[in-house]
Amino acid sequence: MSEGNNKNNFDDFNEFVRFLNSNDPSEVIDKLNLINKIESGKCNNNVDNDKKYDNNKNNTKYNNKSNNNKKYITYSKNVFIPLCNWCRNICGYCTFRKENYKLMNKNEVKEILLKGDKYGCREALFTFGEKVDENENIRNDLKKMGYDNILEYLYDLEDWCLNNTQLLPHTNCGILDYEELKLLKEVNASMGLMLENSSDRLFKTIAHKNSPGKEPKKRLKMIENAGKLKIPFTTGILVGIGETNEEIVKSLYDIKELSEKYGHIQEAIIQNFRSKKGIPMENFKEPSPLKMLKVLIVAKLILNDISIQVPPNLNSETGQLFLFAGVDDWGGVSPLTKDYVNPEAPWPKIEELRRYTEEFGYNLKERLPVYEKYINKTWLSDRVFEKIMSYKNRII
Ligand SMILES: O=c1nc2n(C[C@H](O)[C@H](O)[C@H](O)CO)c3cc(O)ccc3cc-2c(=O)[nH]1
Ligand SMILES: C[C@H]1O[C@@H](n2cnc3c(N)ncnc32)[C@H](O)[C@@H]1O
Ligand code: MET
Ligand code: SF4
Repeated sequence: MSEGNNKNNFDDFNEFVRFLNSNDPSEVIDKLNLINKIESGKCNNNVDNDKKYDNNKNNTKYNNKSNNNKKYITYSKNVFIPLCNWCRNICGYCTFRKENYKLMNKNEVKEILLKGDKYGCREALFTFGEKVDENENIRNDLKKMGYDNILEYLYDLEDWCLNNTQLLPHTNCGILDYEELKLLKEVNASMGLMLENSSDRLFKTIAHKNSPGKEPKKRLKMIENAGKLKIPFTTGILVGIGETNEEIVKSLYDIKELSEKYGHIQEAIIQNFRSKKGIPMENFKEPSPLKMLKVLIVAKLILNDISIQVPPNLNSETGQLFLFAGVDDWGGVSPLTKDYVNPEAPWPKIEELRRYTEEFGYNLKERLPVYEKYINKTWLSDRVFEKIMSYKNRII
């Protein structure tokens, strides 16, 4: 690809597919060089960008931009609240979903939040099954607690979280409609939904054929609605679930298009499929390190200003090398709770992550679930904005 951006998207699209299909290592080196050039350019030019978004110049603790020329890799210190592990979908790769479900009660949730507060966590990650209240038993459980549906319950918990702790909610619970997103924006700093992949062909295969909520047009619609509502948003793709290279590139372009239209995509997670015993896809091969590196390179070049997140627990051997491809965020890392989606993959200790990052030559920096450039009243509800402004230790 040429640097001058004088090619149209169609040529770039084909070039990226060809790159992913090729097995010429010199092409990887060429693209890494290109990323390195672009990144060093950004380091010197980022002053104007910083000013553009900086509405509170003293509050620099959670700013993920560099103030010397050394690059920061960010992470968010969080707790994971798996509110309910039933789900209307049955994805071929998932072990989170259980037919014999568990719905967490208020005290269980509050206990984790309070503990997280003591540990200095700043993110409460509410990740759970999609439309769990389609299950009649769960609806009855909710009724007994005084709620008509799961989102009423979720809102109450997130409201409590904001009133009683220093944590900021981030919800990732599958498909929500416009009104539901609008309601949750009041009590969330950011929200998320993995696109997974935008291929209709893939939707009909083992990964998603029993998951109505993984229909690409529904996912794209929700991400678009979040954009209309100005909700800082996290999305991403799952790599290694039977998709073609063309479908990977197409999915990244779909994310780019929505990002360019609404400006709300703060980060894209490039998540590698992890095989587990007993799942329908147990015989699928996990993506190789080289495949991940190449997808990350392509993601970086397509998505340029969007942060690229790689979960360090799913890439404990290789994550450090992925920094070469322009990965700039480790995502949520918890000192307290496990990753309930990938419970066999422990979180690194923050000090380990720091050493890992510094050995590469970069600095590790904590961020909030919402990225610095969205911390203003255009993107946040008044109460979430005020909460962030009240953090005493934002000032260093
Ligand atoms: O611990 C996890 N955190 C996951 N997170 C949390 C994520 O790392 C952070 O919450 C965000 O970076 C916001 O700070 C997700 C968030 C989303 O919005 C969408 C998907 C994921 C996926 C995971 C996941 O599999 N495991
Ligand atoms: C929360 C996110 O976790 C991802 N997810 C679900 N199951 C797996 C797995 N086996 N390996 C990797 N990622 C997975 C999906 O992308 C989901 O959206
Ligand atoms: C627990 S998986 C993450 C949230 C939601 N069930 C989804 O897959 O989109
Ligand atoms: S990945 Fe999410 S949507 Fe799919 S079955 Fe698991 S919980 Fe449900």
